[in-house]
Formats: sequence, structure tokens, C-alpha cells
Amino acid sequence: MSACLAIETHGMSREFAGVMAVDQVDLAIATGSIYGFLGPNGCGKSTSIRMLTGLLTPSAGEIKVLGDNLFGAEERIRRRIGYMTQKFSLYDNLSVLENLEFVARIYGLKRSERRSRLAELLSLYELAGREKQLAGSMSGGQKQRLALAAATLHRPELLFLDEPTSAVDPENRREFWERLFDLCDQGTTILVSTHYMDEAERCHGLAILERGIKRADGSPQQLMDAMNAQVVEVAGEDLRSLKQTLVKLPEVLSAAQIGSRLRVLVARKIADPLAWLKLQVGERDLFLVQPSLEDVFVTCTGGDRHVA
Ligand SMILES: Nc1ncnc2c1ncn2[C@@H]1O[C@H](COP(=O)(O)OP(=O)(O)OP(=O)(O)O)[C@@H](O)[C@H]1O
Repeated sequence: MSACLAIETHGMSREFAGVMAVDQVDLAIATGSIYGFLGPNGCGKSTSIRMLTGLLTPSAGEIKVLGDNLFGAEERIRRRIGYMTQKFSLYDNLSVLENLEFVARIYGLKRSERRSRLAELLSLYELAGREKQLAGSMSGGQKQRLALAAATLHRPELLFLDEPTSAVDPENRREFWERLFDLCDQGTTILVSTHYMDEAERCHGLAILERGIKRADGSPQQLMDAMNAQVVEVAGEDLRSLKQTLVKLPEVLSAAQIGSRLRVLVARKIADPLAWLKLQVGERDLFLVQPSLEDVFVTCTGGDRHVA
């Protein structure tokens, strides 16, 4: 196992009552990177994160975190990792400062160190002036910043974030990602789960998960380059009925209307997708376009059923 890897798993699996929530997942996540788990609800993102944080025992497989075998070293490793859960897990009826004080005590920060670290975090996460505000009365974005401050209070080397932006607006999401890149620049490895394509595109590497199985793994660019389809957009009349015709063809992996165009994924084996599609679409206009991560997602999962 390599020293450059923050996380390494072989055959990581977890079964619940006969259902494989996570099925034979191999991971090799580089130290200092932002790595994403991309997939729909129920694909096994949270279960994987809970196993990687030592909170859930796998049914099978090996897990190494920060260079150590996780089993038997959970307590030691837990001091070196941070975990921001999917739901706000701080106390609504405690103030901002009380919540952070509480977490600082759990991590055993000494009084003087605690004071300076909390002041630093309050300033960094724009919570200064809100020390006495009850956490339960804050907006989604403020709660998210407080949760991130709490998860990073002990300066973890590895940070797990389970769908951290599902409750915030696009502007707060952008700001949140700026903070993640700041942490990454300081050397923190980050594993983030999401079902948003634009978030996945920001990751250095990502795994696409479907029903517990890792369908693809690589940088967004590598995944797009390796895609087994070419993307053609069609503009013209009656795209709804054209779509119904095209999806019946085995060479068409997916067709989905995006605004006034039909986005068609044509199998890689077709050498000239424009010429081939021209024969199917009559007088309509065709444009060969760059693939997106959503196209990758559709081609390597049953995702066409969701976006069509
Ligand atoms: N404690 C549990 N007992 C039984 N089944 C579970 C348990 N935890 C998760 N599962 C099942 O395992 C599968 C994966 O769930 P998981 O929460 O890991 O998915 P997810 O990708 O994180 O989705 P979400 O974003 O909805 O949490 C689902 O079918 C879920 O119902």
C-alpha cells in the first residue's frame, strides 16, 4: 500500500439484510486531493463514508486510512479525521460558541489553545458576532459554516463531507467549495459525497457509484475522455417524437431534451456519428459537442432513465 494514499480499500463491502449497500469497492485516494463519491440516493455513499470513518464495520474487505489498517486503530485514526454528516449534527439549542467549545473539549484542546483556535475559526467562517446565537436559529449557509468549523477544529488531515451542500443555495455552495480548496491547499485530503454534477466536476478524482457498485473512477477529464459514446445535439422540429425513435436504436445510448435541443449519445463504435445520425434525423441540424460529466454518468449507469 502506498504512502501517497490517504485512503486505500480492497473489496470494501457492506450488506444489510441480504442487500449489498456497498459491493466490492476498491479505492485509491491520493493524499492532498479532493475526491468525490457521485451517485443517486441509496447508491451507498453514506455507508461507504461510515465504513471509512470507522463508525460502521464492513461485511468484507480491507481498509487503510492515513497509512494504517483501520481495524483496531479506529480511535487513533478518528483523531486525525474530520466528519461532517449529511444532517446538521450540532446542538440547535446551544449557541455557536457553546457548540464549538463542546467539540473542542471532546478533542481535548487546552484552554488557551481552545480560545485562540475558536477565535480563528469564528473569523475564518464568518461567524464572529454570532457567538451567542443559537445554532437552531441560523440559516442553512450559516449552519453549514458552523458544521465545517466544528469538523475542522482539530485540524484533521483527512476530512469526510457527506452531501454537505444539499441544504444551501448555489451562492453558498460556491463559497463552500472555495473553503474546501483553501483546506486542500493547506494539505487536507477531502472526500465529499454529492449527487450534483457541478460539484463532482470540481473534484480532482471521483468514483461514480450505482447500487453499491463503483461504475467508474478517475479525474472528470479522464472519465470524459474514456466515455464509450460521442455526443451529438439535434435542433429542429418535433424532438419529442424523434427521441422516441432514436432511443430504440441500439447505437443510441441515450437521448434527452435539453432546452431546444436533443442531446444524443451515440456509441463509440460509430466512426462518423454526424453522418450516421444525419440518416436518422432528416432535415434537422446536428452539432458534435463536448461530453459532460452527466453524459459519463448516463453511459456508465442506468442514469438515462433518470434524466430522459
Ligand atoms: N442501517 C441500515 N439498515 C438497512 N439498510 C441500510 C442501512 N443503511 C443504509 N441502508 C441501505 O443501504 C443502501 C445505501 O444507503 P446509503 O445511505 O449508503 O446511500 P446514499 O448513497 O448515501 O444515499 P442518501 O444520500 O439517500 O443517504 C440503501 O439501499 C439503504 O436503504
